[in-house]
Amino acid sequence: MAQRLSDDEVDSKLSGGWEREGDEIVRVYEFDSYLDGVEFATEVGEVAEEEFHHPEIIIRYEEVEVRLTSHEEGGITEKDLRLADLFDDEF
Ligand SMILES: C[C@H](O)[C@H](O)[C@H]1CNC2=NC(N)=NC(=O)C2=N1
Repeated sequence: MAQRLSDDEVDSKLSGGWEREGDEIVRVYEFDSYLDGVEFATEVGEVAEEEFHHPEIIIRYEEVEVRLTSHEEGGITEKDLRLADLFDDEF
């Protein structure tokens, strides 16, 4: 079971573009079109399902906001950081 990370641990390990907001990590990805964002959100969803660790995804015009936390651990774990990197690989 992944352990909840401290705020300092998260802040030191976060990949570029990601920020910590309380018990979540968040990144806003920007796109040239709405449908490019929709396609990316689908790819994120497929990775999440493969990893069985699911983000909150908000699709807006030309941007997609992705939020991750480990609900069971009540905060941010290595699983969230790993998924963030996997999502970045789809971008
Ligand atoms: C039972 C529990 O819902 C599952 O183990 C998974 C499903 N997807 C999940 N996704 C996220 N982000 N956090 C979880 O704790 C989580 N738990």
